[in-house]
Amino acid sequence: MTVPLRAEGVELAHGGAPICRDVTLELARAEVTALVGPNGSGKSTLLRTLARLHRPESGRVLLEGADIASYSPRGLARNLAFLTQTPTVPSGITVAELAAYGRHPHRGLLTGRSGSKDRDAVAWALEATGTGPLRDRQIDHLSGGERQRAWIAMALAQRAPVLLLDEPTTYLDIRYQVEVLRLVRSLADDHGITVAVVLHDLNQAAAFADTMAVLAGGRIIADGRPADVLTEDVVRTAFGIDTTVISDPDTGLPTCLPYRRDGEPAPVPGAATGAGHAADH
Ligand SMILES: Nc1ncnc2c1ncn2[C@@H]1O[C@H](COP(=O)(O)OP(=O)(O)OP(=O)(O)O)[C@@H](O)[C@H]1O
Repeated sequence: MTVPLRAEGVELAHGGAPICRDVTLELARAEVTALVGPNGSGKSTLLRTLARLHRPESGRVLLEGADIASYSPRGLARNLAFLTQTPTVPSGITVAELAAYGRHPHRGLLTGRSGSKDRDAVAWALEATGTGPLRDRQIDHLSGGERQRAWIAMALAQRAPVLLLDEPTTYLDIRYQVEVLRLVRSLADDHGITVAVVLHDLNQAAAFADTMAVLAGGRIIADGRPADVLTEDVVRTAFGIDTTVISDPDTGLPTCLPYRRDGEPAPVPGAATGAGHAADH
């Protein structure tokens, strides 16, 4: 079966300065792939490369098996939607109007008019993102979480089977982060969309993604199911800190415990902490 999106031996640079090399990454169909890694490791550049917004030095990106360079702009937009990290908020436009922007690649070349397919796609995008009740609200009057969902509605209205999201949870409080991540999960589970998402929170990535890819030191150092990827070794190699990674007893998902004031890894909850411990009871 063809992989929806695949970077193959990609080498990335900005202005001649190398960022990463020999990156091979596959997005599995109707799954969520989280791209994580330290600041400046190249996550956004890689995501932009997958969206054909950055040209690799070498290697190639295949969209449904065809070189992404061979797609027309409209053909690309019908197959792949990309939401940048901090989209600029156009002043005065409503949620429904923003979502309708996502229909541009589908409009008639000559008339540019919207038809019933466009209206259906916008209605579906509002429904899928839970932004229907907000449809007539102005974007710049929304909360961060509502606004992020409205942007995702715009990307969804494009009706592209592949969606790339660059840090969609940035600046959101924990409730809205969870709201957006649940939405991302449902896009894959309920709508069959293939999603790649850049995230900073390793535990959120492990909880919501099917696959985690860790970009660090100019290459992908780990790529696979969260339980295999989110390990103390990988976190140490990628971020240079010692942590404790435990397995959630209910879900089996890994959780990284990074915080301790003295710099020591956090103790495993419930585990004996030393010889003197038992004598305390
Ligand atoms: N337009 C640009 N011109 C020159 N250098 C750039 C440009 N964009 C990014 N870089 C550099 O490329 C490297 C990778 O940047 P990128 O934004 O891809 O990393 P990132 O992993 O997404 O970072 P962060 O987690 O901080 O968002 C960084 O060193 C950055 O300074």
